[in-house]
Amino acid sequence: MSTKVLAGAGLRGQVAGQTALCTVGQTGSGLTYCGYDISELAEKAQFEEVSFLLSRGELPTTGELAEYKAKLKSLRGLPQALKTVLENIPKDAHPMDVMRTGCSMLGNLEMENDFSEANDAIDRMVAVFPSIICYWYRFTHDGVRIETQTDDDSVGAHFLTLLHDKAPSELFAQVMNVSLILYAEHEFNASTFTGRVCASTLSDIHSCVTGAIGTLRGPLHGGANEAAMDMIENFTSADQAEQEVMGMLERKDKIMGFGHAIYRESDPRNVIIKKWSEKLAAEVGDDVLYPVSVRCEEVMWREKKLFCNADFFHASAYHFMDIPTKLFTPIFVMSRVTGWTAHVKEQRANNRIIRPSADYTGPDARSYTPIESR
Ligand SMILES: CC(=O)SCCNC(=O)CCNC(=O)[C@H](O)C(C)(C)COP(=O)(O)OP(=O)(O)OC[C@H]1O[C@@H](n2cnc3c(N)ncnc32)[C@H](O)[C@@H]1OP(=O)(O)O
Ligand SMILES: O=C([O-])CC(=O)C(=O)O
Repeated sequence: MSTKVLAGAGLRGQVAGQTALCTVGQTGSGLTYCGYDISELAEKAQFEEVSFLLSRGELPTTGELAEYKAKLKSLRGLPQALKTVLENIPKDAHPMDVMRTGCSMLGNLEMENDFSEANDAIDRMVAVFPSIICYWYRFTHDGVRIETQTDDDSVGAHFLTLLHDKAPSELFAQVMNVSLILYAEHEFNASTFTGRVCASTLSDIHSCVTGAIGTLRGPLHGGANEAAMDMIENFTSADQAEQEVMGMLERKDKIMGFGHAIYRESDPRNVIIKKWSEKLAAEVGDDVLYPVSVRCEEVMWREKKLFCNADFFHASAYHFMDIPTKLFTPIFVMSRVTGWTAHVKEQRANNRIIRPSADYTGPDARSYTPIESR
C-alpha cells in the first residue's frame, strides 16, 4: 500500500495533529486560548492567569492565582552553577543563544526525572527565564551580579525591574502583561511544532524547550520583532519610510513583521499591541517611530495586501520601554514557554512518535565507486 502523499511546501495546510489549546484563524482572523478570545484575555487577564490556564487547563480562582503567583515568585533565584555558565557567555553573544544555553543548563541542574513533575519544571521556567537573561545581560553589560529574587508582582514587572534596576511604571508593567499574553500560545507554529516533535520521542521537557528556543530565534518566526526594529530605526520620517519600503518591495526583499502563514487578512494581536505602542509613544514623546511604523503598515497593505503580524508593533512598543533590541525575542521566549510546555504535555498525553516521510528526489540506485577510481 502506498502511503505517499506529497504535502505542500512548508507543510502548509496539512493537519499534523490535534490540540485543545488554541485556534488560529479558525473564525476569520480569530485567536483563542482554550476557548478564550485573545482580545478579551489581553484586556482583562493577568499573564499569570493565562499561564495557569495553559498549564492547568482552566483559569485560576482568586486563591489559586495567589498561590500560583507566590510559587512563581519563590522560583526566581538562580543556582550558582547556572550563574557561572551565564557569566562565561560573551557580551556579544546573541541573547537568544543565552536563553537556549540557560534553559539547557537548567535542565542539567534540575532534571525532569518523571513526566509527573512537568508542572514544577514549567513553573520554574516561567519564573526564572527573566532572571536568566537579565543576569547575563547586566553582568556582561554593566559588570554587576544582580539579585534576581525580587518582590515584583508579575513576570513582566520582574523582567523590567531586573533590566532597568528599578520598578517599572504602571504603564510599562501593563504593556508587558499584554505582550506576554499575546505571545503565549499559537497552535502548531514552527517552534511549538519543534517542541512537540521532541516530546514525541519521550524526551525531557528542557530538551523540548531548548529546541523550541532555537526555532523561535529565526527572523521568519520570533526573530522578526528584532528584525523589524533593525529596519524601522533607520527611518527618520514617515515619508522616508515609505520610500525605503517601496524600494525594498521593488527589490523583492522580505519586510520583517509582515505576513503570516495562517492568517490571511490580519493578525488579531496586531491591533492590540499597536494600540499600546501608540499609548507608549505619547507617554515617551515619540514623534518618529510610531508614525514611521504606521506608514510602513499603510504602504504594505496598499502595495501588497500584507498586514502586520504580532511582531511589527512589538518592536516600537519594546523600544519605547527602553528595552534593548536584542532582548526583544527573549521576551517572546518568556511568554511562549507557557504554550510550548502545554503542547509538550498534550503530546505526551496521547503520543505517537512524529515521523513523516520524504519524497525522494536523489539519484537512482548506483554502485559504490572505490575512492581511487573517482
Ligand atoms: C510571531 C511570528 O512568528 S509571525 C511571523 C514573523 N515573521 C515575519 O514577520 C517575517 C516576514 N514574513 C514572512 O517571511 C512570511 O510572511 C511568513 C514566514 C510569516 C509566512 O510565510 P508564507 O506562509 O510562505 O507566506 P505566504 O505564502 O503568505 O506568502 C505569499 C507571498 O507574499 C510574500 N511575502 C510574504 N510575507 C512577506 C513579507 N513580509 N515581505 C515581503 N513579501 C512577503 C511571499 O514572498 C510570497 O510571495 P511569492 O508568492 O511571490 O513567493
Ligand atoms: O503561527 C505562526 O506560524 C507564527 C506565529 O504567529 C506565532 O508563533 O505566534
